[in-house]
Amino acid sequence: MIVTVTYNPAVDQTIQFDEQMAPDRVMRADEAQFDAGGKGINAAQLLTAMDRPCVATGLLGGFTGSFIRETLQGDGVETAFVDVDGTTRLNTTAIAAAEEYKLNQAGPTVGESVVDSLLERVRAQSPDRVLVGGSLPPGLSPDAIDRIAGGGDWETIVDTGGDVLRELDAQYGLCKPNRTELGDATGADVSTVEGCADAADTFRERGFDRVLASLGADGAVLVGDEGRLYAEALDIDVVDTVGAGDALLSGVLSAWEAGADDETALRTGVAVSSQVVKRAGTAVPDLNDIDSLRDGVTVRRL
Ligand SMILES: Nc1ncnc2c1ncn2[C@@H]1O[C@H](COP(=O)(O)OP(=O)(O)OP(=O)(O)O)[C@@H](O)[C@H]1O
Ligand SMILES: O=P(O)(O)OC[C@@]1(O)O[C@H](CO)[C@@H](O)[C@@H]1O
Repeated sequence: MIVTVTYNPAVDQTIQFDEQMAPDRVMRADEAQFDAGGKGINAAQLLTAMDRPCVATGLLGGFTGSFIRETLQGDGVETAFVDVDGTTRLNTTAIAAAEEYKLNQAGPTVGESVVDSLLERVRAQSPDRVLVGGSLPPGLSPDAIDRIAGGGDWETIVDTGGDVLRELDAQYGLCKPNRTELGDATGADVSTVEGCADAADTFRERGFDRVLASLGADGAVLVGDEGRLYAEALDIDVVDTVGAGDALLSGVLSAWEAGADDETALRTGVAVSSQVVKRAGTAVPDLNDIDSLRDGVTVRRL
């Protein structure tokens, strides 16, 4: 089973406008929605919807924290969160005339003792895999993720970016950078798919058994002991891409949990992510067609 750790959850507010953003005037939204978010939480929702045993953990506080807890419980997601004093952040995606603006808060400041409390929650579940997803709130350093990775005999998967990804120091089963994060972390030229696979290969030497690089509309690359695989994205009408990376990763993990090889896992990831980008926000989309979508994903070896 999988435990997800979200150190910095968020209520995702998605607002849609049918005109371009403009300064110095009131913009009135046509549609608005709130979802329980944060990368590990999104993954837990998707894994639960795909019938994979999963428990969502992380840090929650304030009215936004209560919203997330209630939403997950309503969706049948098992939870084991640690309460914090501050208020969980509210992140906003504004979709205006086909442009996407992502506005993420820093999150509440927390003390390092939360890592011990979280490790306790994780150990209590005896998971096979632990996914640590998203940014760190103020007060925590990359050591908070390394400590989860070194805290038990589970395989740790990490989905974080920026300096945090560069500074991780433990042994990981997988990391999932997007193209920008992969380029920033390696300094490599990631303008081509081959360049991304080369960068993923070098990144593996830093302690990651596999690297899953998400390339937006260009698809995804998975590099590991089974080889260098590239999957094209499906041709779909995109509404917003928030949570696309979490969906790709959830599809891959879901397939691995069912015993699939890397190629099938990559196909599944692309299929799940294509369903998520077709709709606004980060709520779980319709996953009934995943098997047929997966069969339509083109994969080649690089
Ligand atoms: N425009 C698109 N068309 C088709 N598929 C897409 C598109 N954008 C994203 N995807 C799918 O979603 C996957 C993940 O996308 P992306 O690389 O944008 O993730 P990300 O940057 O990690 O996203 P986030 O951080 O918001 O979760 C891609 O590998 C692809 O399968
Ligand atoms: O600020 P972070 O932690 O990097 O990303 C947080 C976030 O943007 O990622 C998810 C989509 O992947 C959203 O649910 C959430 O708001």
